[in-house]
Amino acid sequence: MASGKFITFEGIDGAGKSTHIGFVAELLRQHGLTVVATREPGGTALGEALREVLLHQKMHLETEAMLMFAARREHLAQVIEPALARGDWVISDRFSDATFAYQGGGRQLPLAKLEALEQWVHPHLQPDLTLLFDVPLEVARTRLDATRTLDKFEQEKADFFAATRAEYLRRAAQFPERFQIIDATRTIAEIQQTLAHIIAGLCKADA
Ligand SMILES: Nc1ncnc2c1ncn2[C@@H]1O[C@H](COP(=O)(O)OP(=O)(O)OP(=O)(O)O)[C@@H](O)[C@H]1O
Ligand SMILES: Cc1cn([C@H]2C[C@H](O)[C@@H](COP(=O)(O)O)O2)c(=O)[nH]c1=O
Repeated sequence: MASGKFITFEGIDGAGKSTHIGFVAELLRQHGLTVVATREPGGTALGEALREVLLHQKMHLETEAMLMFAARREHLAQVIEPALARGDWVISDRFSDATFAYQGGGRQLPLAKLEALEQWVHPHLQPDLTLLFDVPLEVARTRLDATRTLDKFEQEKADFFAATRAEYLRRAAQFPERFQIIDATRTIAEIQQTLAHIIAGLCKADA
């Protein structure tokens, strides 16, 4: 049986990535694929408990980075790896690129420490496709302010998000074989057209 593919959605808070998870899941199902849609931090009972803590409690930066990877270890063991082994496709709202962007870029934790954790937690697995929803900070901020009570990360200042976005873009340049940058300033319909094109290409390459 062919093993499934692993697609991740990334971007600064408010870029609009979560809006498109259901759309991409449905596109994949239309191609006859079984899809597991999940998120980080989260995706398991333990991961969701860690998410509550991570999104609402202050903590040492290294504690934050290690808890992100601890939640990820459980997520991989319980959800992602079994699904891929069954031949299902996994789409995750964030994965390790978020730790590099937020804890590495935004909070300036040395990237070598994150690379060590990544080597420990998933030495042999990387996403097949990472969709990076990219928008200027002001656009993301306006979208967030319009809709919700802000969590610990969403309350960070512009400098934090500028550094987070810059690290995402740096990683996209470093790993061009798996990153696709989506101009997320466009309308939802325009973005969905682009996503449909990318997913059709991926399914065709897999056939
Ligand atoms: N292309 C778009 N144009 C206008 N508004 C959008 C667009 N995409 C998403 N939105 C709106 O912006 C808000 C944030 O979107 P969404 O929750 O998808 O962002 P996100 O990147 O997943 O944020 P977070 O990571 O903080 O959850 C929502 O109210 C959503 O309806
Ligand atoms: C996986 C991961 C996430 N974060 C941050 C990024 C967001 O602010 C929240 C998750 O909330 P979302 O609305 O579901 O996007 O957590 C992080 O800092 N580091 C990570 O590794």
